[in-house]
Amino acid sequence: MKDWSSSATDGADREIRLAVDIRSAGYEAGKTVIRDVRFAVEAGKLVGLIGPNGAGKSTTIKSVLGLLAWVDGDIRFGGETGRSGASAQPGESAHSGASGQSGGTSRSGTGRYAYVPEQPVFYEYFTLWEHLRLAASAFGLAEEVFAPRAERLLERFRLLDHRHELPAKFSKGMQQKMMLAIGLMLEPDLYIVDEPFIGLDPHAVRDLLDMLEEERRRGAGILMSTHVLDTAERIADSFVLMDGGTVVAQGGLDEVRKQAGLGKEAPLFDCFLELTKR
Ligand SMILES: Nc1ncnc2c1ncn2[C@@H]1O[C@H](COP(=O)(O)OP(=O)(O)OP(=O)(O)O)[C@@H](O)[C@H]1O
Repeated sequence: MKDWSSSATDGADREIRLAVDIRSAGYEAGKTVIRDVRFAVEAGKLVGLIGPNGAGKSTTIKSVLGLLAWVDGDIRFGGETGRSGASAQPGESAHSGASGQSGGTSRSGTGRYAYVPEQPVFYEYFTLWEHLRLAASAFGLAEEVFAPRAERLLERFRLLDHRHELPAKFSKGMQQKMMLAIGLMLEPDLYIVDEPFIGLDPHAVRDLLDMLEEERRRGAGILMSTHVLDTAERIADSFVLMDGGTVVAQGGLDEVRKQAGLGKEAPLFDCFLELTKR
């Protein structure tokens, strides 16, 4: 596997929060859905995972999370906090370490990650606060750490007054903000975030972008799958553009422009269209 520690493009020697080297993966034995997907997420950097519907983004994320039965590849989580695996999604927490997946997968490393799924998932009879407390306890956060962090996040997401209510009665956007608050509360080494912008109002988008920026400054790496290309263009340090189950372009915006054969002013949107032409 490539030595990811030397992959910083600006000359800085950054720590790697996630190194992905998937040779092939799929939902059934012998049926490859994605192949040759290789990228790294460095500390403090945001990587945008983009591509048309059906390109293989979710399949890549599932491979990283250890949720796919057939993966041939290596996934490495890097970080300093010494324990890995967590999910903002109840009942689906992933763990690292050598896995029993078929096809020669290895998942290793000591970094902690939080996965924020696109679709809010919650327990019907738990309040918002109980969800936060449950995630904090699964992650080993002490009450004195968890409570002020959770309050601060709920305040920023304008959910504090709803903390003792059931998320089942929330709007879709409020449920989504709950999932984001859970992930952010954990302060992991790496965030894996699936399409966070759809459904959030402009205030919530602004709040989320500010909070992600703070997390990057703290040193967290972020892998974000999204179709909102204008936002991705503004916030991502680099892109992995997938189509037809594999990577068709990757790197910073200038590199993606070059790979698309477009000029240095071309928006990501145009690069996307050019590189994923049917
Ligand atoms: N549970 C599944 N079982 C079998 N095949 C699946 C399953 N989920 C997705 N696929 C197939 O895997 C391929 C890649 O789908 P994937 O969900 O990874 O795309 P995506 O890039 O996340 O798309 P979108 O932007 O629409 O979310 C598609 O051909 C899809 O039909």
